[in-house]
Amino acid sequence: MKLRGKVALVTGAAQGLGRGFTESMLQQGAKVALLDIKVLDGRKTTKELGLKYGQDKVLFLPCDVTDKGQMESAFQQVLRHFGQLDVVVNNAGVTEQENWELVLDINLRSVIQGTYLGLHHMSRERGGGGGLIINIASMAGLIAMFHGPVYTATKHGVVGLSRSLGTPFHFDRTGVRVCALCPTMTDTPIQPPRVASTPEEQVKLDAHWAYTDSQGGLLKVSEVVAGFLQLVEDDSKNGAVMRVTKQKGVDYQPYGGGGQGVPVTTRKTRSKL
Ligand SMILES: NC(=O)c1ccc[n+]([C@@H]2O[C@H](COP(=O)([O-])OP(=O)(O)OC[C@H]3O[C@@H](n4cnc5c(N)ncnc54)[C@H](O)[C@@H]3O)[C@@H](O)[C@H]2O)c1
Ligand SMILES: CCCCC[C@H](O)/C=C/C=C\C=C\C=C\[C@@H](O)[C@@H](O)CCCC(=O)O
Repeated sequence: MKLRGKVALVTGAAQGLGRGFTESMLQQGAKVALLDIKVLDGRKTTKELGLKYGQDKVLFLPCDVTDKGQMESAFQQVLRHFGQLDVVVNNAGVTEQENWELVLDINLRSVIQGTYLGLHHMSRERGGGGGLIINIASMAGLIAMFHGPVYTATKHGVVGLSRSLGTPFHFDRTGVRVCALCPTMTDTPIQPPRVASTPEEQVKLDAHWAYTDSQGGLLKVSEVVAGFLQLVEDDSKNGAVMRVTKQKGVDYQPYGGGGQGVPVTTRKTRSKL
């Protein structure tokens, strides 16, 4: 998909990878709606990006992705404000924590919600123009992150959702590509400190950092963003599961279909992608 003139919606866009994805699409000439639960940070990021790329290119919408009503309202506001929607990036996520139900709600249920809202508003069979949905999973969606069982479960779910909806059965009706992006540990605020306040916490942090260091350390946001843009621009990728790791850079999870997804469609379609 060429991004110039397109409209994207990014959840969790106030910081970290979401901010990186947002800025990369603005650089390519897209307009972007930034959704985040952090209102002050979201407004600050949106102001900064507006000064750099044009106030008319950005829109900040305070939104808790776990709130169905807020998500539905946000999608409708984006369509009212920009007049169209072409790309949805379900990025908002949290790491393992005591409240595992919240991890499940944010990392999986809300991604399913955002994916279905994207299909609802972009699908050709509903009069939309087709489009692209990129769900931000993790390498924890492909292997067992031992120190994050629920996080691992949610990210495996995001991969499965994206692969299922990224098949010709759906694309032939919707014209919407659906892919998953699986980075390994990346240098963003999601990363925990190296020093804990209790011995029990220190054990968990030591495990996390020992594992991270064993995998070559943290990726830069820019390394993940480079993979993201490649996935956006490659219209042949549907149901694809892109990996970004220190060891191998950007590649695709090999499945029966070659890991680069199945053929986008089984019939010729005029694509606006
Ligand atoms: N950083 C990594 O090591 C890494 C690696 C692989 C995948 N990921 C995934 O990338 C995505 C972004 O993570 P990040 O590293 O940029 O983290 P981050 O904490 O820097 O950013 C996450 C953003 O999501 C927002 N958010 C959290 N809960 C929300 C909610 N309920 N509603 C709306 N917004 C909400 C936060 O306010 C924040 O702005 C997550 O899905 C994460 O699981 C991160
Ligand atoms: C505080 C937690 C933040 C979570 C960050 C992230 O989402 C978690 C990632 C979990 C696991 C990462 C695994 C990385 C593996 C690669 O470095 C490499 O080992 C994979 C090789 C894949 C292959 O060759 O098949």
